[in-house]
Amino acid sequence: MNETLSRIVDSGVVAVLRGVPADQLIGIAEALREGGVTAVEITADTPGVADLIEDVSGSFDDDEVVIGTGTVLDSETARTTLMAGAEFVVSPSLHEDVIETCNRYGAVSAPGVMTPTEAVRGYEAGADFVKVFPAKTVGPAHIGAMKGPLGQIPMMPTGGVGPDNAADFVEAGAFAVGAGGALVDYDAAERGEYEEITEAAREFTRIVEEARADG
Ligand SMILES: O=C(O)C(=O)C[C@H](O)[C@H](O)COP(=O)(O)O
Repeated sequence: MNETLSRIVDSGVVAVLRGVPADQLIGIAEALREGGVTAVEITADTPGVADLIEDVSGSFDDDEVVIGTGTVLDSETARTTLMAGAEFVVSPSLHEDVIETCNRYGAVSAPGVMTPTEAVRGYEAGADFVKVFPAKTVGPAHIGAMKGPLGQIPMMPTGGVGPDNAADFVEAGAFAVGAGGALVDYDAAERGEYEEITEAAREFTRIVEEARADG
């Protein structure tokens, strides 16, 4: 398995940082790592995303945290952020040019999909896994039903995933989950209470690990 993908598997949870303030980024990434979340995605709509990725990549050893770009809608954004140090690229939608660009530079790519047809199309185009988005509206049963005929395609539900439903998604066949709002409390970071983020990360990874052991 590709090393970046195996590190995402190890983390079990990909933290989605949307609009993270530059002065909180390293503290949040460190707090997440402390709690066992070692895969972090900074969304491309975050101001200065390439600089943030460069900053966070330079602040950790290669094996400590794996950094990706989220909400990538075009190959230009994929390339720019890969050059800044991103190791994986996630989209809310399916863009074959983004997958092609990632493969050109040896990076992991994950298109957003909702249907079996989109999942197969993304995988055939060379994606490493698919992000089932938005996950909450379809729920864990949708992942289970898709994994029936498409067991070979690794699926990561994202969008509305929290401690209340993460175990159900993993038991339905998800290899990892993505989470933003339910995992990263920017207000806590603003108050300097980074241990709250570590606690949330610890709880999330515990839930995923237990669900894997049960599944
Ligand atoms: O556009 C993307 O690449 C995304 O990742 C979409 C959402 O920001 C995530 O799905 C996080 O959603 P919440 O966990 O519900 O906060």
